Amino acid sequence: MIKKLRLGIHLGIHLGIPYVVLPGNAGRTEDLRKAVGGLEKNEKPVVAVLIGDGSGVGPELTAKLAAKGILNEHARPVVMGDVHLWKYALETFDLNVNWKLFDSMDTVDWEHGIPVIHVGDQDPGMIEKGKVNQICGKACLDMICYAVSLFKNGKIQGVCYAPLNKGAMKLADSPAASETELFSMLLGQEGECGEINMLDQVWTTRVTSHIPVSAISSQLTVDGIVQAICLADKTLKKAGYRHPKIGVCALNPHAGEGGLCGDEEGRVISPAIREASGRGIDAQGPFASDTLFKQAFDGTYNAVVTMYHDQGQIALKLKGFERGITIVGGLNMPATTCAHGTAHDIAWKGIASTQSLENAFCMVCRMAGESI
Ligand SMILES: NC(=O)C1=CN([C@@H]2O[C@H](COP(=O)(O)OP(=O)(O)OC[C@H]3O[C@@H](n4cnc5c(N)ncnc54)[C@H](O)[C@@H]3O)[C@@H](O)[C@H]2O)C=CC1
Ligand SMILES: NCC(=O)COP(=O)(O)O
Repeated sequence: MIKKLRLGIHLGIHLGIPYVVLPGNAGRTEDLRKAVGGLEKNEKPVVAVLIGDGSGVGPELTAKLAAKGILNEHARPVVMGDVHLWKYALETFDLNVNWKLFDSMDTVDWEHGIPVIHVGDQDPGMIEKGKVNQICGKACLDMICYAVSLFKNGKIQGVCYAPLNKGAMKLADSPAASETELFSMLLGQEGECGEINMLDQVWTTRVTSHIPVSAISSQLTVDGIVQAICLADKTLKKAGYRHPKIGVCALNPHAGEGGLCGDEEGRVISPAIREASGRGIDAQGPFASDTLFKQAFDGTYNAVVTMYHDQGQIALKLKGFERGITIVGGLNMPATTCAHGTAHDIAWKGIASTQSLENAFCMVCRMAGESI
């Protein structure tokens, strides 16, 4: 509680509001970095950093954040991934990082640099860079399972993962459509859970996520929409917003124009908004999604509930591709990642931006620090 208060005071002074964790431009890199700064070494959360799918940009980004000192600055980080791939990334990009290999979390210390634990085989000589492949998919599943088991045993307080590839994890027989569902499944989580995408001060939750566009309409239900609204409300309240304002997207052009182009607004979206309002949530809509994001970025709404993946991601990625953060929302385990994916077209070329993963890392440190 004292530590929680300390962090709260730190943020409160910075943002001018007592014990408010994430208002204003909280998703901006400089604000995130300030917010997680100032803790003594032994107060920093222990955060697992998964190097991600080795065919993509994950190992490069993780190694570069370590070399820039970002990982140590905000947490007691433990890098998890294939140790040969980790070394290969450091050598390939000529990075100077103090690190030490440990067998398990039980022996880890931070006296000799960043601890690294070998998890998930991705031998650089075996994997095909820039290609979806099963070896990397299997390694990512192993990293996720290991990190979740550590969290359940109280050894870590949060997880930040470099990009994973859902296609590769499927090739490796993942039991879930995406890592979001996998985390939830492994944690035995109940209640609303789903991907939250965040850029600057705007948060989004989704009613549907990784499904074919042709299936969206049939999967929109009053319950599903209410859950996405509740997840937005709960997450923002947890983050310190006392009265989050939530805008809900329509599905159809011009919000259906009174049934002229689509009936989902009247049939499921409006009833869900009424249901959420009845529960005391400040949810409004359905609004045409081509203008709702403009209002959210202007400050009218703190969160936007989208009906499907691209409805939100196109807006956020266009506005700030390099800065976006993804939070695995609704879990009892703080978990974040960058907004972008494995970027196979630029993998191992040394040109990937580290910004989004840095933001995601700062965010998880902040979330994990609060839970200590
Ligand atoms: N954090 C995560 O684990 C995420 C994983 N994914 C997964 O990644 C895979 C590929 O996803 P895509 O949608 O094709 O998109 P992508 O984000 O991997 O790539 C889209 C475009 O953005 C560029 N790009 C991506 N990251 C960049 C960076 N750091 N710096 C500069 N340019 C960058 C790429 O070069 C490419 O042209 C999929 O399997 C997807 O499921 C997608 C988003 C997030
Ligand atoms: N769990 C992260 C994730 O799935 C990222 O992909 P996207 O849904 O943001 O494309």
